[in-house]
Parts: sequence; structure tokens; C-alpha cells
Amino acid sequence: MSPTTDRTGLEGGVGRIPIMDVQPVVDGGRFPASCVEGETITVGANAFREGHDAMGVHAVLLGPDGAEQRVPLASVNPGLDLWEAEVRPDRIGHWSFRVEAFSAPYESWAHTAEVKIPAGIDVDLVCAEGAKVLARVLTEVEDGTRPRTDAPVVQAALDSLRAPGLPAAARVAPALAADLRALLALRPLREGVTVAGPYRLIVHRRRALYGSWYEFFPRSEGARFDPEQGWVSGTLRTAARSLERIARMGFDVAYLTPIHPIGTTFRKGRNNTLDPRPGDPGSPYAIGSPDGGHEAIHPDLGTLEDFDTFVGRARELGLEVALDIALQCSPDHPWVREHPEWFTVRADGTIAYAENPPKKYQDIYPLSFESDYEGLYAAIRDLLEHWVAHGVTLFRIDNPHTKPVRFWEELLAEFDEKHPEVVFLAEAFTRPTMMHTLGKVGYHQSYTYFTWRETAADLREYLEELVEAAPYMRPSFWPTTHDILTPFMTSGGRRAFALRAILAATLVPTWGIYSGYELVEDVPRPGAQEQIDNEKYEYRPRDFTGALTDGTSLEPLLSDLNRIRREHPALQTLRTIRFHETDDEQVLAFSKHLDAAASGTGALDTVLVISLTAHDRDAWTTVHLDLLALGLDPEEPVAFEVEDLLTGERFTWGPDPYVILSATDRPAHVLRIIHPEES
Ligand SMILES: O=P(O)(O)O[C@H]1O[C@H](CO)[C@@H](O[C@H]2O[C@H](CO)[C@@H](O)[C@H](O)[C@H]2O)[C@H](O)[C@H]1O
Repeated sequence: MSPTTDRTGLEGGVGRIPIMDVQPVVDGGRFPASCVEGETITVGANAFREGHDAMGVHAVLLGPDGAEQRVPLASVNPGLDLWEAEVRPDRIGHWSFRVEAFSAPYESWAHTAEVKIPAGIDVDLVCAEGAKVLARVLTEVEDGTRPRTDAPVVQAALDSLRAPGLPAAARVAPALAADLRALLALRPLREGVTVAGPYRLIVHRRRALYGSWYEFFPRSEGARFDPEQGWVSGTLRTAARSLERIARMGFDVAYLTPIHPIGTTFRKGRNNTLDPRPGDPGSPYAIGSPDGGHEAIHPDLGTLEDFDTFVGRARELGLEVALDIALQCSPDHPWVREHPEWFTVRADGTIAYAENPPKKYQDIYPLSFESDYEGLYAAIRDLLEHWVAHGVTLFRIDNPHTKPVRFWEELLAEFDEKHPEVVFLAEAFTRPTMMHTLGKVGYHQSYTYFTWRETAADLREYLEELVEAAPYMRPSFWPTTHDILTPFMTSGGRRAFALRAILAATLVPTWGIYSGYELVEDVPRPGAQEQIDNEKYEYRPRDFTGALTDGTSLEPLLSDLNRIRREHPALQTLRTIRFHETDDEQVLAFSKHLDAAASGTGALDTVLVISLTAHDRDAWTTVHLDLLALGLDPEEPVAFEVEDLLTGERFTWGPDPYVILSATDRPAHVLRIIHPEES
């Protein structure tokens, strides 16, 4: 990042026109800001000058192809100094932008003329000053910095200013006319141009921001109990059959927990016990056996060819495949024998098992980056390359916060360079600084604390925090995972599962569920906040069809949510979220609004969600809508139509609708605002 510069100021000083607090800039420019292609982001700065002369501010975006886009910023709080513009970088790659602030002599003159000419003050002097300004505009035409087409309008205005015989108002009229103003608004005459930047901006593909993920253990899909042989594992081929159902529910990403060979040394048994029974398949996160490590496929699941077939089928159905990468090894992993230097050997010759306090992972060794960073880096890069070559386009990275951040910075930069389409999701449930820094160094997405944010106030506060972090961290909301089943979920049954799905799917653009959510699997292992008979340690075939038939499945709701998300680009955004007040502290109201240009559909798109946050009570309450945030005109007598996208009902509402929510039947309204021009 270069300091603010101009021709007259001190190097690194504020420059002729101070430009402060440029956004989006991450840590003063140490890390690039990011967004996705087509996403509307706000470029802003506080820019000001001494005195009262007019000034202007531009943002200049430089695309990956070297093309420049100049966008004027508007003063958004007149009298104060904030200038903003919405920009929409339209292709992936490395962009940059700079902010230019300048004195605007034409605007200063126009203001003087508008005050003095009607009052008959200094008419000749004002006209002479105006003529000087317009003469400079013509000079720019002559030296080629302004198009020739500007000349006739400017010349005519100049001639008029120099015609003393005319009445004063007529004399200045062409110089204040709309056509000349428009031309000079587009290309202002600028003085004292001061530049801040350039600042880096990385544009990722859309899936980095928006997508619906479905997580499952492939070995459970098609697993069966055979009275003779015991449990028979599902395979990639049987799992591929589940893809149709996942696609039918509208998910975009099929996320597979690790698919590699599983060690037998210190294998875990059912319910996280340390004494497995014969036939227990072990945790798929205990990676590596004599059958291979992170590049191999568990023989029970099939072959690499089966994996390719699986990916091919997913693609046919419009799904991308995400793979779980857990950088750790079972004691049986080939790396343990081949690369003892990649593990920390203690004084007694043993290797300590991995931990993520307070959790203990007795069946795995952590990797150590201390003695052969280069070698380990190359091995990890190669294994990721291997899966990219086999069609994986997203990686869910297990516990990235237990590896050096510098390692991720280097690795993610390399992938960004070679495979900008590949998206990395950080599974770092840890301290905020670590989570934020992982985003800053290149992670595209992050798991979040959503799972533990339950009240309306907490959710609102958390979303506000996430929006602030949006230039470098994109949240992914999961109501449960294979490791997390909170008391809220275990105490609320179907009501809790429905409610949290609605919130996760509408609050942020990326959400995901862990298989079995449809069936409301809500029984915890005593003393733990995760499921009993957890699939991590055993096979878990499920009867999804039966649940659909008997009407207990949440599949219809999940399908509706994903459909609504697809049909409403507003729900594919994070930064647009606005909150509305409600008279019930357990009711959360928020909306997302896109104008016609930003929605990509040519029409406004506004979605308003009014949701319970508690699962054990109903609510009758008034909501106080911020009409501007909904794209409605607060000055007009307001009655507008809304359509509930979950039920199809229509209501005519005013600014303070009274709503009735029921934890059992209607935990939330997910509404489309029908704008007057549509009805
Ligand atoms: O540490 P987290 O809670 O973020 O969970 C993730 O990482 C764990 C370690 O990979 C993983 O834990 C599972 O696998 C371990 C290794 O086989 C095993 O010891 C644990 O009992 C088991 O829960 C967890 O699944 C993953 O999401």
C-alpha cells in the first residue's frame, strides 16, 4: 500500500485533500479485502478539505485484466465527511482500488453563481470567473484528457458568459444547465488531486459466499447389518445414490467426512470409548493404515475410480463435492514410519496424541511443522492437489487453528494462484482472533458461533459483528454438526430443529446441515454436547424415505428453504442485512434488500424474516419496520403486500404489523415484499 500522495504534500502526509478511513481495507492494507464476483460492496472514505469550496471523491478500480473503472463517491452524511459508492467487481481475481479526492472548481463556481447572480452581486466578476473555469475544461479537450464531444456544450456556455449584453440570469444559464452539469459530474474538472491507495481486493467465485451444504459419512449410506458378517460398510457407489435426494432438497455441496483408510492402533469404539469391539469401524478422522494415508481411499468405500464416478454423478446433479481434510495421523499412517520428523517425539520416545482441549483424540498424532516445514508443506500441498485433480472443489479443513497460521497463509496463496476456484472452509471453533486471522490469510469461509447464539439480542449482535468482518471472513451457519448438539437442540425436538434451520438458512448466505437433521436426531450422549451413538464411531444408516412417508421428516422444510434461497438473491448476501425492532425480545426481525441492478434479475428483491428465537413459546407481537431498509418509501401512505414464501399466504401490511408466531406451526414468517411497481 502506498501512502496518500499528491504533488504538493509531504510524502506519507495527509496530502492536499485528506482521505481517511478508507474501506474496505483490512488491517491498514496488510491483508487484501475480499468479496465474490458480482457482489455489491461499499467503497468509502472520510474525505474533507479546509474551507467551503466544493470537492469530489472517486474510487478507481483496477481489474485483473488491467482495465480501470472510475466510480464517483457520494457524500452520504452531508455536513460531515463520509463518501461512499457501491461497486460490483464482476470477475474473479486480484483487483485493487484507490480513492482520489479533489477540489472541484466548477462546482465551487456554480454554487457562487447560484447565490450571487439572482442577488445581482458581482455579476461581471462571477461571469469572468466562470469563463476561466470553462476555458480550463476546453484546454482538457485540446490536450486529449477529455473527449471532443464535450467541447460544443462547454464552448456555448463559455460564449454566453462572455456576452455582456445578455441579462445576468440568461448569461449564466447555459453554464448552470443540466447538460453541462452532467458532463462535468461525469468528468469533473479536478484540482489538488490526492490519492489514497492502491488497496488490494481479491474477488472469489460466488460459491465462496453462497451455498447450501449437506454433510454426510459415506460409509453410512447403504451400510447394512448382516447377521452372518456383522456390519457391512456403505461404499462410494451406494453413497452416490444419496446424492439424488440431497440435490432434490436443493443443496449445492455434498460434503464428505474423511474417506481415507482408518488406523487400528488406539482405535476408538462406540460412543468415544477407548476399547473398540471387533467390527467397530473407528473414527474416519483417525487417518492412515497400511492401506495408505491422505491420498488413499478406505478399501471399504471403494476405489479412486469409484470416487471419480461419485464426483461425476454429483456434477450431473448440480452438486459440488467438498472433502474433509484432517491433517493428523493415526499411528498406522505411512507418514509415521516414513517421516518421523513430522511428529514431535517426547523425551521418552513416544508421540503425544492430539488434543483440542478439553477434547482428547487418543487415536491420532498431531503433525509438527517445526523440523521439516518444507517437506510437510509439499506433502500437504500434493495431497490437496491430488483431490483437486479428482474433482474436489471445496475443502472443509479440520481444526486449522492447530496448525501454524503462516502455513495457511503460504498454502492458500499458492492455491489462490493455481486453483482460484477451490474454496477452503475453516473448521476453527476457537478464539475470535485466530478465526479472523485465518480469514485474513485466505480462508474463504469459516464455521461460526451461530450454534451457541440463541437469543434475538445475541443473534443480532453476532450478525452485526460478522457484517463488520465481511471484508475478510465469510460465515457458515450450522445448527448442528457431527460434533455439536447443543442443549437448545436436545430440549426442543422438531420445533428447535425447524427454527434453527430457518434462521441459519436466512441469516447468512452459506449454511449447512449434518445428515440426520431431517430426522431430528436430538439425543445427546450423557455428559456430552454431541449425539449418542455418534456416527463418528459406528455406521448409521437412516430411513429417510420412511420419515418422509410418515410425515416426520424435515425434508420438505429444508427443500423450501433452499428453494427460497435460490429464488431470492437477497438471501445470498450478508452485507445487506438490516434489523427491525420488535416488541418481543424473543422475536428477531431482519431483512435483506437488493436493488434491481444488484439482484441480477432486473427486479428489486427484498426478503423479510420475522422469527421466534425460543422453541418453547409462541409470540404475538408488533414489529416496527424500517421501511427504507425494505426499499419502501416512508413518505408515502404505506400499505404494502407481503407474501410468505413458506406458506404462500399474502398479507397487506403497514409499517408496524402485528404478527402471531407459533413454535409448533409457524416459527417464522419468511416474506417477500411485493413492491408497488410489481403489484
Ligand atoms: O476438534 P473439533 O471438535 O473441532 O472436531 C473435529 O476434529 C476432531 C479431530 O479430528 C474430530 O474428532 C473425531 O476424530 C478424532 C480422531 O479420530 C477422535 O479422537 C474424536 O473422538 C472424534 O470426535 C471431529 O470429528 C472433527 O469434527
